[in-house]
Amino acid sequence: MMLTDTPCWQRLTTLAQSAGSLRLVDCFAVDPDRATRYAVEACGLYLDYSKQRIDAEVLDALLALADQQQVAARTASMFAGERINHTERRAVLHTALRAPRGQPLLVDGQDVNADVHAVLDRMKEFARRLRSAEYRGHRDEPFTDVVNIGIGGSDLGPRMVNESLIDFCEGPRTHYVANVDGAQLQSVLAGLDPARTLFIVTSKTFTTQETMANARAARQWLVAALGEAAVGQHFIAVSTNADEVQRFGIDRQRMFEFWDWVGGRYSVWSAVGLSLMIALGPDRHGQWLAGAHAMDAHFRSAPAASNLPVLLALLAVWNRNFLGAPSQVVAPYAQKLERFVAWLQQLEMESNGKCVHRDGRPIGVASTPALWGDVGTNGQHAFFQMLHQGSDVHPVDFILPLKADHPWPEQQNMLVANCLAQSAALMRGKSADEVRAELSSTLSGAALDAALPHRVFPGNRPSNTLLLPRLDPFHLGALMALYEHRTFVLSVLWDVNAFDQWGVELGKVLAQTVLKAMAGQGVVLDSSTRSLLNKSLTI
Ligand SMILES: O=P(O)(O)OC[C@H]1O[C@](O)(CO)[C@@H](O)[C@@H]1O
Repeated sequence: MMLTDTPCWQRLTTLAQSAGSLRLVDCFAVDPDRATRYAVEACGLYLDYSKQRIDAEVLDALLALADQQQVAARTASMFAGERINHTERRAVLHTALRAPRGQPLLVDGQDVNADVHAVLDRMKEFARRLRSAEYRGHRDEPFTDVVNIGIGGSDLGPRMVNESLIDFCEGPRTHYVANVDGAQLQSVLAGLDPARTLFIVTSKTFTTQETMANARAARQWLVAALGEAAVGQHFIAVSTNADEVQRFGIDRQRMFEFWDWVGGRYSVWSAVGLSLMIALGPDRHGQWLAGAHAMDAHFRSAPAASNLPVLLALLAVWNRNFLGAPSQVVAPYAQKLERFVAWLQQLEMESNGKCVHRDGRPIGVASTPALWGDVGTNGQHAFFQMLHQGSDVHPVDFILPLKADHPWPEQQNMLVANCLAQSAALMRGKSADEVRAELSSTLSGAALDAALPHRVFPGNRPSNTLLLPRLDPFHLGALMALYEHRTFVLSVLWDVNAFDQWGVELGKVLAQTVLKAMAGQGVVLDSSTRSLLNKSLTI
């Protein structure tokens, strides 16, 4: 049966027809408890979803959709280590990476929990030795700088967490190089002393073109300064592919492993987070894992109606599939969360940017929308104009840590006020009557009529607001796990496989073809690509 023909989808389609007339301001006027009725708290995170265009009937129908699509059963399958990534025949167990020691979980007869903690123990010991300068460089100097070389999930997660928790970091400085544009490696290396620099080459496959090219260039830079013998102490690998690591010239003993049941975009919790462990230290790294684990426990056990990830996913489907939202905006009101949206883009769009069901049939409804955004208040002075008065309605997730870690309470008050004001403005809008009353002292007649439409805000634009007590390791861990599970629930509601990414392969193959063409090998290219290549070769 097509998803659109299922009883719950049909019911929601009917409800959406009347949702057009639902005005949020009226909902608040008739229901003084709406703000608390549509709010839920878990792991210290408070979600207010009262500014979504829903009523009790819509919420019931959405919860019925979660039932129909078997969200609870599919969640249990994921946590149990079933091979739910069926196109790659893999289990999906990033949740096991943050489970406390002593909770055995067998996959193919192997206790995943024991494996995870064995690697965590090695990471802790290595971080301790590096931070205490017991582990030193080739010239017996302590390491002052750590460079993580990786891309996609091998970069976005650790970099984002590192920047978000910079106030909690101490010890060696950490740097991240992802782009194959050599300008990035160049600018990172420019400030570094080879004798005090450790490289962590992070790649699940250890075959990713960009990462390997950057790793080779970094190796040359190091060898030029310290000689070939220095590579052993100055290069560490994080990977699932021990053979390729060895082929690159990094001894297996200097490799931190993870497993094929960890997807790249979910891998920050594994040894991929080694740079974080070094920056944060094992204790704070442990608090961050604990925050994620707390959210895992909430997600597994809370009823759908009070389950944060389930609610976020249901609201996203309502906005996308029934109210026609073309995109999802995320606006963290915290400068340190500047990279949160980039991390979330890979998580959501690489996971759910699919157009076929798990069984290969076309899904026949819109799947994940473009997800974008920027930190507040910066976004207010850039793209918020469109959110308020543009022709499309883009739902917004506002994320606001309440306690500041800087000494300027006035600025924090302004940040909070702006965040709350934006969601209120999107909801309320500004009517023609209000604009008329405002302008009538300065304008009248035709001039007033001409000015009026430009100043009206349609309002009724939906948003969620997520409050965190503070941007600290525990709450960041919980926030990230919340969005990971939101992504998973969305995949269950749309019945797509969130854990493969075949859509990235074709471009990788064609890049190799173009490289061959650049090297003068006879390969067939379409005429546009050929002529662009010819142009680029003349520079
Ligand atoms: O860790 P690897 O194997 O270098 O892959 C990096 C990234 O490339 C992708 O496979 C997409 O190209 C991502 O899923 C992954 O996070």
